[in-house]
Amino acid sequence: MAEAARKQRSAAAPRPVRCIVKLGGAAITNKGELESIDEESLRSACAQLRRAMSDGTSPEKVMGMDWSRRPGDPADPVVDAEGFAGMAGLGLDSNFVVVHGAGSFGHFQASRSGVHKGGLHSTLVKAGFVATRISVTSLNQEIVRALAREGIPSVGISPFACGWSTRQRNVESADASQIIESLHAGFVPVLHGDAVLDELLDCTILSGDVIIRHLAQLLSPKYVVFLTDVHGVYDRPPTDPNAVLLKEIEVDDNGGWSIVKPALQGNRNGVEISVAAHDTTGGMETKILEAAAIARLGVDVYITKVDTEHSLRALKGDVNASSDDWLGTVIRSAK
Ligand SMILES: Nc1ncnc2c1ncn2[C@@H]1O[C@H](COP(=O)(O)OP(=O)(O)OP(=O)(O)O)[C@@H](O)[C@H]1O
Ligand SMILES: C=C(C)CCOP(=O)(O)O
Repeated sequence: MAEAARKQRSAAAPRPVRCIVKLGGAAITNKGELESIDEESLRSACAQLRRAMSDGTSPEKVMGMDWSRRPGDPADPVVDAEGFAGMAGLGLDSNFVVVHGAGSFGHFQASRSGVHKGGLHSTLVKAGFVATRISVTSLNQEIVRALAREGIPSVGISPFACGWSTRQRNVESADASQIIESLHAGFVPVLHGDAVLDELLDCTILSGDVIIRHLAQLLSPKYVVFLTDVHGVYDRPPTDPNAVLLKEIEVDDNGGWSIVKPALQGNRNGVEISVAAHDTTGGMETKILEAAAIARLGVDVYITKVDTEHSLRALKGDVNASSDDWLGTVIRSAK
């Protein structure tokens, strides 16, 4: 592509993004088992994404786009090249951005070496940085392949490799031109939480939740979905049998928030949170803070459980927080 045309396209406002979705590490990996993918949840999330993207003209047959041989496959993959050639289009409104977390990939390497706290002069931190990136980029590859098997034209994009960096853990520089170019070209960018360089700390871990807030500011999606391993935000850790699911949270202009549904005894607004010891990015606490910042932009946020009817509704943007059969948390602006 000619350089001038490329620059012009980067500068032009992209087609409005429909949805930015986080495939939470807790949702698509087995968090207690090192580098283990929850294949069933990942397959379901990809199939639901395809259904949410379908524009009603999708062909019955999914044109798989993962043409690599998998370990243990007896033969080369069969590629239906003629089937592709005869297709008018994919039948998908693929104007989505996918960001995934690390789950049982990355967090272990990062917490073991302290990458999130910085200090690249230490050999352990340097080694941990490399190990963390190997781990999260290999997960990224598997997620891109799972989406490709569903016929979703996905491309992996690594924040570190695109030069994203932080200052005291806040995003400092984040070149989104590759993401915007990819969307223009009809691809679904698939980013991930990553180890990055930090101006003050040398290095740190950039959470997928923080990436999503940054992208929401830049791309103004219609809605944002966080898929995780619990139904949404509870008033206390969901392992507590008395935990209550908070179905609707309103955020005001100053970032203050109030629980709209259900009405809690004593008008309580606090949420108790527990975070796993090896989690380097703050777990549910970070998610709630980032979700509130996104809601302040006027973008509705849905947090719900992967592989449920509720996750499909969220991905389609078809959520009614006041309906009793919705299980999830809606975080929205009070305005
Ligand atoms: N008050 C709370 N409400 C909801 N979940 C909570 C709460 N406190 C703790 N949690 C825990 O938060 C976890 C989900 O947050 P987590 O950050 O692990 O999700 P994720 O985004 O799917 O994973 P990752 O950060 O690896 O990408 C759940 O497993 C849940 O047990
Ligand atoms: C490299 C790591 C550990 C990325 C963490 O991203 P998150 O799971 O979205 O918080």
